[in-house]
Amino acid sequence: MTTKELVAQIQKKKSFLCIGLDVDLDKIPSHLLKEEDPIFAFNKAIIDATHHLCVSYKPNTAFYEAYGLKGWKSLEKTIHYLNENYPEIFTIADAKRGDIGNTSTMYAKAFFEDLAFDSVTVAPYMGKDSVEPFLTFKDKHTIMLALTSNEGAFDFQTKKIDDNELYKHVLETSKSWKNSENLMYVVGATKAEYFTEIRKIVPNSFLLVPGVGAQGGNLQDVCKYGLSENVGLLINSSRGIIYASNGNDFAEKAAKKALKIQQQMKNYIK
Ligand SMILES: O=C(O)c1cc(=O)[nH]c(=O)n1[C@@H]1O[C@H](COP(=O)(O)O)[C@@H](O)[C@H]1O
Repeated sequence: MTTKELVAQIQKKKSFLCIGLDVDLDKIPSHLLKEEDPIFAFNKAIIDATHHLCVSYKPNTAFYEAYGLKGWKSLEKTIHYLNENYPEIFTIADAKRGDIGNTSTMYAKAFFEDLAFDSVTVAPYMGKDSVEPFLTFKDKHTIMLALTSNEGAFDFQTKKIDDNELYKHVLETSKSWKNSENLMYVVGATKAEYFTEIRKIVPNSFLLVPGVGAQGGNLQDVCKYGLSENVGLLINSSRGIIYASNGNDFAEKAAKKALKIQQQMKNYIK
């Protein structure tokens, strides 16, 4: 998917919500456990109930890998279901990959070609040659960690090197990489006070912003400092939406939560 198509979808739906499909069998309604593929059954119901309120879904691969081959099958079924039924949706494989060049190419093939996701999350720690292989894929997007939502972000990311914080070096340096127009960045919603500085370095890039809901991040603050000319934000919530209820009404309750967020978002879209 092109960035232009993503922006058009945001304008049409008046939403920049990304719903995280982080499925935990201990948290889903017990009646689904009788299904042949409980994870897919859960995802399908959530997607069918919420697709008109969001522009993106982000399965975090850890929640699938934890169930072995069966979990990977559920991930495959989920992405195929999205691509076949809701092709306008921007799909994110939250896998946080990145390795030496030839290995990164294989990761990119796994998520962009085999599974046909629109984007994948990567870690920047191994530098340019670990990320550039992802950037060579046309109309695919690489979402690189910049300033993460967790407490550990202060261990390295905000530490200064040559007078500038490490996350600023990550943003600045990555702009010179080949095909850098295919980069987006992760910035945690819990770090709203940093958005002004981040926008000085990447004024128009899309930012994936997790941490609203369960981690306590605030939508208003993120929008106040993080919006760009093209909206430029994908705000993610996982547990705060998908586990709104663990009864028969789980999908309906998830849609209610998503609607509440979309109603706030629409005020920020011109
Ligand atoms: O890359 C991510 O999506 C990510 C980066 C980050 O800094 N913080 C963060 O929470 N995430 C992911 O975003 C999701 C947040 O989930 P909730 O806290 O349940 O909304 C999880 O899948 C996390 O792995």
